[in-house]
Amino acid sequence: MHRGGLRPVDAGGLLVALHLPEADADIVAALDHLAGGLGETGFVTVPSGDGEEAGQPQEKAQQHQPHGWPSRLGQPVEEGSGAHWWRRLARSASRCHEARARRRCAGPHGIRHGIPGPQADLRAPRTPRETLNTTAHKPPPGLPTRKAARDLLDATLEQRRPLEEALEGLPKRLDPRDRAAAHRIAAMVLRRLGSIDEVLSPFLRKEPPPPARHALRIGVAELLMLDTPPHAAVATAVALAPKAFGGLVNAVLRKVAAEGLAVLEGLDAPRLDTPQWLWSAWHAAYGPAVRAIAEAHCGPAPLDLTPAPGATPPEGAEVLPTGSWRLPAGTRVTDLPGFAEGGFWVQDAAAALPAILLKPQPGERIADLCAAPGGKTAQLAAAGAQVTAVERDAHRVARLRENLARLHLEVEVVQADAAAWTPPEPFDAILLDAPCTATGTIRRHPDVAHAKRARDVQAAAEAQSRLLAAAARMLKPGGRIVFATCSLQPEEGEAHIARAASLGLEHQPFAAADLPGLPEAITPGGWLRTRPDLWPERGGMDGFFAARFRRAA
Ligand SMILES: C[S@@+](CC[C@H](N)C(=O)[O-])C[C@H]1O[C@@H](n2cnc3c(N)ncnc32)[C@H](O)[C@@H]1O
Repeated sequence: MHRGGLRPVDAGGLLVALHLPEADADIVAALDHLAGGLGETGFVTVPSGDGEEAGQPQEKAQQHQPHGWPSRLGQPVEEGSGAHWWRRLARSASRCHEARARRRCAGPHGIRHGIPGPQADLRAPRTPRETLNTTAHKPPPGLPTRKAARDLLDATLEQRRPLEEALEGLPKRLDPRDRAAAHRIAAMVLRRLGSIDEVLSPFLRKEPPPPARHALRIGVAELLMLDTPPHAAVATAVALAPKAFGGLVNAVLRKVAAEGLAVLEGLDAPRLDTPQWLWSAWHAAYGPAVRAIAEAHCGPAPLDLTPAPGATPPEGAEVLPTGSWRLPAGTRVTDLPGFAEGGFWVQDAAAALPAILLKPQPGERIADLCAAPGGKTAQLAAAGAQVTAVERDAHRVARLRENLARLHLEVEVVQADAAAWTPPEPFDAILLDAPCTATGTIRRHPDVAHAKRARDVQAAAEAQSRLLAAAARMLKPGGRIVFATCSLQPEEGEAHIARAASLGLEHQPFAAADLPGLPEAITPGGWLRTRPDLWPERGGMDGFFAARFRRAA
């Protein structure tokens, strides 16, 4: 019997099996942790007195040994052939276990089979000495990217902050490529969260704390969805996890690497990746099309641009029938020729439609209420209208001004609450792109699916009603309003049509001819309704609602 109550079954070469006299899960967890820190040291733990596993270490170890590792189980422990370091392992495990017990640290998380740690590249190990030399804890390459991705998940899922805001909060020193890669990883986790957690669930007996859960999620996304080489995905996830959970993450992800794809392929991904309340609401509103909507959220959205008048599309851009330019997902807008000169701006193809439907005329006085970052303001100004852009948020006002400056557009910008602001004189027309739950933008902002709750819809609808009432007061008699939201929830769209009459607004239905590039988006009732499953062969579009009203004379 050795210190820590651990008895070696085999310590020859590099594969170590420890036969525990009792099924002490804390020791198992401590060993898992230790193996994470030991780099290329692999081990298998087999508790005795634990049902079928007792007395069958060799069979169990073979079942769980990392691919390509020779099994040395059953051979006698030989001094000088690696025995010294299993003793070290046992002593450290024991110390670790005692310290954990004293501190009452997070307990075990059920995984009993350790595999190579953060420095492992999954090659067969070399000599024992060489193995020990790899314990210098050199962080694996790519760790800053994964740390940033984990911070993004923490911000969005734990603190419920918008992903865009969390991206802005990443350290300024982070390389732009690392930032983009972190964004891509976090967005994939958010997009496929339900599926990822389902893949993980058979391998977890207890809920790990959020930092370990996020490391696992990142690992699964990289292994199964982002084509990261398995050794890099596992090593970085292990290094990312809190130390006490390195072994757990290591073991689980090795399982996922071996079996996860088959599990993933058997899942109903659209259903799992859509929060239940959204699925039910969309099913009530759109019937069986809910599945196509959810499927459209599974992948990243293309980059859509709205051109300045007379601009030429960049190479590789598809010119959409509504006039937007479309480039593949992942295209960096700042790399495109013409960006700095103001030849175009980023705007989803659907987001460009409300301003088109307002039909701005040169010289008309038009208010753009709730204006930042300014996509619709730019459309109105580029059409020659005299635009007043109203935005409440100071930070977003700054962004609006920056964008307008790059596009060389003259606009009056007012920082104010549009629900309370009174213009010096009434407007000819108003575009009200009201704040909403943004459930139409989930393919671009996958955090929205997790940040919003059913109760947010009603609150957003009430705020929209107040803004619509205020907008009606800002109009000349006979003036027109286009009211829009980027929500798929009917409470934030269609429901406003019935209420508008009480505000002195007449609904003026659109005709299909008002939108020759996308007539199918004009409903029989005469309002605009786009959904992510529209234009599937082209890459879809955001979900938008828009309706036109006229102020009674
Ligand atoms: C959907 S975004 C607008 C997008 C913008 N129209 C565009 O096309 O780029 C909503 C904007 O409304 C602003 N906002 C929210 N409530 C507001 C209010 N009461 N008055 C003015 N702006 C408001 C938000 O800060 C946000 O910038």
